[in-house]
Amino acid sequence: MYIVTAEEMRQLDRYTIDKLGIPALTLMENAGRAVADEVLKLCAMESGWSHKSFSESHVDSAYGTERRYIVGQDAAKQGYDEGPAYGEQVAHSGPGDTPGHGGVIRTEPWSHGRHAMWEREHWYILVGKGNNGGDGLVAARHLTDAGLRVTVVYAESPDTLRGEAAVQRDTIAALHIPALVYGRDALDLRGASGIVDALLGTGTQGPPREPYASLVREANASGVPLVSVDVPSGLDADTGALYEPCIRARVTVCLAYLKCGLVQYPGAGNAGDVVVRYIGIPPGLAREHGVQLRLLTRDTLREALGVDVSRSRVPDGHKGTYGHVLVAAGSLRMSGAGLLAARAALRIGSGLVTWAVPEALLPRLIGAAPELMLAAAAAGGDGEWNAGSADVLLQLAQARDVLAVGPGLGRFAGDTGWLRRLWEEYSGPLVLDADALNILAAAGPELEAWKPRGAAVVLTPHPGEMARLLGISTAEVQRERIAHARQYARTRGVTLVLKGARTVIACPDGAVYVNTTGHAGMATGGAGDVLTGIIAGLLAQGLNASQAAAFGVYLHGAAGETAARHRQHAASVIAGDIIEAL
Ligand SMILES: NC(=O)C1=CN([C@@H]2O[C@H](COP(=O)(O)OP(=O)(O)OC[C@H]3O[C@@H](n4cnc5c(N)ncnc54)[C@H](O)[C@@H]3O)[C@@H](O)[C@H]2O)[C@H](O)CC1
Ligand SMILES: [K+]
Repeated sequence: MYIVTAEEMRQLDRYTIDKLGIPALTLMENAGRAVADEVLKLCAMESGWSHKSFSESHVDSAYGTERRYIVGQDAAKQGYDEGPAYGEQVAHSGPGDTPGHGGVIRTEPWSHGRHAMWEREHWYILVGKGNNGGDGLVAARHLTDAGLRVTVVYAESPDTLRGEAAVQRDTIAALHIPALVYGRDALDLRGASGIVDALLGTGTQGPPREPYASLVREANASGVPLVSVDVPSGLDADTGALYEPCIRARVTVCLAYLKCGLVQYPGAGNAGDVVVRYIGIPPGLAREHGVQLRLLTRDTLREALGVDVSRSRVPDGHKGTYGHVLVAAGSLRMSGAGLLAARAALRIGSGLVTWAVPEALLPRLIGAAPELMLAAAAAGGDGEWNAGSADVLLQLAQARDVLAVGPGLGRFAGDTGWLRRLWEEYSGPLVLDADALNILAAAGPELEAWKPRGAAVVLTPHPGEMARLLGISTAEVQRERIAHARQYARTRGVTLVLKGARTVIACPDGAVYVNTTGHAGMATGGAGDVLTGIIAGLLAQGLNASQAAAFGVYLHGAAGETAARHRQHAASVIAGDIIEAL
């Protein structure tokens, strides 16, 4: 599923209208109809009438606090059941239930007049003066037709509406759908059953100005469910930053393609459940226009990245078939970090894993994980890494398929030159995490002189490490995670995994993926070390860097979800649980 910026959406919109000849009014009609549809689903769910058509396609929520469903063009493949449960099955057209004799006649809310259930609902539709407002007016019409009580609230004088939105305004008037103007007429949103937020969409520039700001505050204070059209009003659709104020939606009905701001925090937190609805813009258009940002789903893994998500193994495979990982990680006080990375590399299916540690630690680690091979790498008695270990590591690495460096490594004299040798002299794929990233950051401009690598590099920074790599603050990284990750991966020719809620995977060719698996319970010591081991293990099994990074992040999050179910609470998940759940 593609994710677009406001500008990309405008281009695709314009192309659809100007080049494909699909009228803007048609798109607006489909958009408003989709919004009305989702409002009815929400009403049905809130009243407990039927859950059948409201199955959550993406994740189940047993493990945590976040309930979300993201559906769209690949919804059917994700098992989303778009049944007619909030309509009615009225009759059989054939003689009884006998198979092969006629079929069932089903209706939807719009085809059988007013339904008692909907008449109890009173929804307010908050309408801005742009096309987002136009979508809201179409929804107002369809909800009226379905039998709901609807009141349109114009943020500004209806005379300010233009183009297709003005057409909708006139239709609303012709149908005598009740409408009032904010600031002119009395309004109390607290009595509503729900509110549609069609104030500001992708045309938003900066924080909501008056009267929009006051309306947003009143809607948030009303305590009733809010359904946002396209994006919550007050959200930066490109970055996910929240302006003051910003709508806190229960559901966001996102039109045509996912918007960047809905998949990154803090925006994702205000969007509620996000439903992506088709409005007539061809799904393939984003790819044809060079959009390179996607949501990381099983379909994306299979179709965009060519990953065998079943992780099938050849029947006559042997341990050599599945690769040999060398993990250089762990020191006296942080040996656990190395153990977690090495065990994760095994659990993800590597044929063999060798864990290289400072020599003094080795006797104490014998038997810690009998499946691992141990190697002494840094001579000297203190259990710390030293620059002299590069020769031994390079020798060990020669016979291994991938080298993962960093978890629990610590810093030591000469570490920049040490990492540079691994970077330049090891010819296989390299995964750098934790202190290895801090060494890179400390190298600064000197990095430019390092020989370009023939084989892949995967970097897995958390936002603090990313900030050090870029020489900016963590807050700045978080404000534009996608842009920073993409820029770094492109200019440095590496695959970059920017960790944190909704991890971003950026590839050297500009492709970027946003993960949705995982939960806040995975913010626990060692979880990152596990990810390093997973990605290294997948590289050893022959996946390329983009595949290993994306699939690794996806599986890591999914395993975290499984672990939370086993523990019965997300907060109790520890890193070792994630390994066991793989
Ligand atoms: N995806 C599609 O192809 C379709 C999208 N539709 C909907 O159209 C909006 C985008 O519409 P647009 O008219 O470009 O912008 P907005 O409705 O978001 O409103 C902009 C409107 O508001 C003023 N404004 C901008 N920023 C502010 C602010 N901070 N405070 C107050 N006022 C502001 C600005 O001057 C404009 O007049 C998209 O989101 C979809 O909902 C189509 O309907 C169907 C096709
Ligand atoms: K909106």
